[in-house]
Amino acid sequence: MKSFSAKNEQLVALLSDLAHPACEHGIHPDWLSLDSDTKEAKLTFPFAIDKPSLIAAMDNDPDLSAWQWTIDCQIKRLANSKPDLPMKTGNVIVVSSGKGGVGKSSVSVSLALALSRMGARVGLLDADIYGPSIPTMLGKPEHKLEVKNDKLQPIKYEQLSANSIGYLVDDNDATIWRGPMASRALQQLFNDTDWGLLDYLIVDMPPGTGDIQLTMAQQLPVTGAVVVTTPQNVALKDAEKGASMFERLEIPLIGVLENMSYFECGHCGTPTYLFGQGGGEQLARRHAVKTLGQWPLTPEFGAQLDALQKQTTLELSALQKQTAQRVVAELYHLKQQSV
Ligand SMILES: Nc1ncnc2c1ncn2[C@@H]1O[C@H](COP(=O)(O)OP(=O)(O)OP(=O)(O)O)[C@@H](O)[C@H]1O
Repeated sequence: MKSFSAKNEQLVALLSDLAHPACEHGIHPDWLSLDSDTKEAKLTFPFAIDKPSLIAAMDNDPDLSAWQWTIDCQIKRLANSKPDLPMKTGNVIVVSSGKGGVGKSSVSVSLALALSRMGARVGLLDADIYGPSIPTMLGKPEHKLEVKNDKLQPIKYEQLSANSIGYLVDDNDATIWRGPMASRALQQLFNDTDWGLLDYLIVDMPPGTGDIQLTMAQQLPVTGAVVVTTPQNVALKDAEKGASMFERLEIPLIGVLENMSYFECGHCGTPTYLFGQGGGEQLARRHAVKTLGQWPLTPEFGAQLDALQKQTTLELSALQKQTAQRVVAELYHLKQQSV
């Protein structure tokens, strides 16, 4: 393909202005190549990309839609917190919360699935020793782990590979574990699972900021962390500790995700802010990071995850897909800044 820089600049500017989470930090000119004669253009992102929503955004712009677009990605392996470890599991994103019950596991499943449906190779590691809920959420609560060629075989949901600490031990045993036991189990899941080649590994961490969480976060080669909170003061106070923990560990905080932000009336669509408003945004501002999304309290979403074994497909909302897009775009941008 030929490349014409004058056109490039104009298209880069138009693309950078698009209202799409992949474009929030602008488009790098190197991502674009085009052929002015045939009006063909190719855009290659260094992170997973939600093509349908990007094409829909481009279709609204007459100058962009005059071109015939190919959208692609070559997902970049970004530096992690342990430069001495091989990066066989791709970019490791830990999902953490200061307190339990705020929807951390639901967020982990949604992010992993959204990225996997974008075409990325994604693993989901359930490290929540206090309540491993991913087996239930993916509809495989009674599964027995298989070992092939000395490797634990992950369970599959669509193209997503997942493994859970819940498959290694009985829930009741794990809750009385101390730090070293928990991190040994985490190491085993991380190292001995047959993940194959991954672009992203999403890790559902145990809630809290104690010894166990700290040790676990230190053991993994983490690329970035997402902190999940609800808007209540009690949750925000604990989320604050979570954000500070990652800062102390020098693990980049990708942003804050506020879950159960509001309840939307099923009849008129009016949002009701049941637990206060703006807390997640304030937390994000205090730590100079993005608010990755504000997800409503949606009974259907909770019900889907609680009873997935009876369903065939987990439906993700546009908001959830946007958040997943923002997470990977933001992670890439953060890492570029720190180089
Ligand atoms: N936005 C939402 N709307 C409706 N229900 C939700 C939402 N987010 C989570 N839930 C439901 O809330 C419950 C707790 O969610 P989840 O298990 O994801 O939280 P958690 O923070 O991982 O909890 P734990 O710390 O106990 O593991 C689940 O039943 C889940 O289906």
